[in-house]
Amino acid sequence: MAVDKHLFLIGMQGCGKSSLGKRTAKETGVPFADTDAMVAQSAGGTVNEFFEKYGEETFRRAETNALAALTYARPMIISTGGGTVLNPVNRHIMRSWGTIVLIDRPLEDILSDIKLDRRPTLRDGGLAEVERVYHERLPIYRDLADITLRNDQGYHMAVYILTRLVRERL
Ligand SMILES: Nc1ncnc2c1ncn2[C@@H]1O[C@H](COP(=O)(O)OP(=O)(O)O)[C@@H](O)[C@H]1O
Ligand SMILES: O=C(O)C1=C[C@@H](OP(=O)(O)O)[C@@H](O)[C@H](O)C1
Ligand SMILES: [Mg+2]
Repeated sequence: MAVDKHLFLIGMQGCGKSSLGKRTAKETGVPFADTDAMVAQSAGGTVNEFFEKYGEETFRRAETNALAALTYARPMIISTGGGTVLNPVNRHIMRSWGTIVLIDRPLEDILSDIKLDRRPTLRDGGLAEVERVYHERLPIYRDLADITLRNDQGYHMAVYILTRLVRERL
C-alpha cells in the first residue's frame, strides 16, 4: 500500500526511536529525519548543549518548528523526541501528516542501557526519574499511536519489523 505520508516514531527516551529509525531508513532507502538532530543542528551543537544554552522552553518551540517544517517534505521516517507528544500542536501535526508508530520497549530494558548523560531532562533524577516519566507518558503514547511495535526481542528484530512496516506504508 503506497501512502503519501510520513511514519512518525514516538515513545519513551531510550526505546530506540533514533537508532531504529536511522537504521531502517538505511535498509529501505526511505529518507530519514530526527527532530532532535534538526533542533541541535540549528544551533550548531548537541541536544544537551541546546538545553544548557537556551533552556527547555526554547527547545520545545524549536521541536515544533522542526516537525512543522517536515510536513512539506516527501514521505519519510521521522524519529521524534520522547517529549514531542506532550504538545497538542505536535500531536495534531503528527495525526494529520502520517502514521504514528509507538516503539514500545519494556521499562526494564530501557533502564538496563539508557545513557543518562546524553539526556538533559532525566540526568539529575537518575533511573527513578526514567521510571516516573515512563509511567506518566505511556498512556499518552498508547492513546496517540496508530500502530505499536513491541520492541522486546532485540534490536535486529525491531529493525526487521519496522522495515516491513515501512515497505507496507511508504
Ligand atoms: N532492542 C533495542 N531497540 C532499540 N535500541 C536498543 C535496543 N537494544 C539496545 N538498544 C540501544 O539503546 C539505545 C536506544 O537509544 P535511541 O535510539 O537514542 O533511543 P531514543 O531515540 O528513543 O531515545 C541505543 O543506544 C541502542 O543501540
Ligand atoms: O523526553 C524528552 O523530554 C526528551 C527526549 C529527547 O529525545 P529522545 O527520546 O530521542 O531521547 C530529547 O528530545 C530531549 O532530551 C527531551
Ligand atoms: Mg532519539
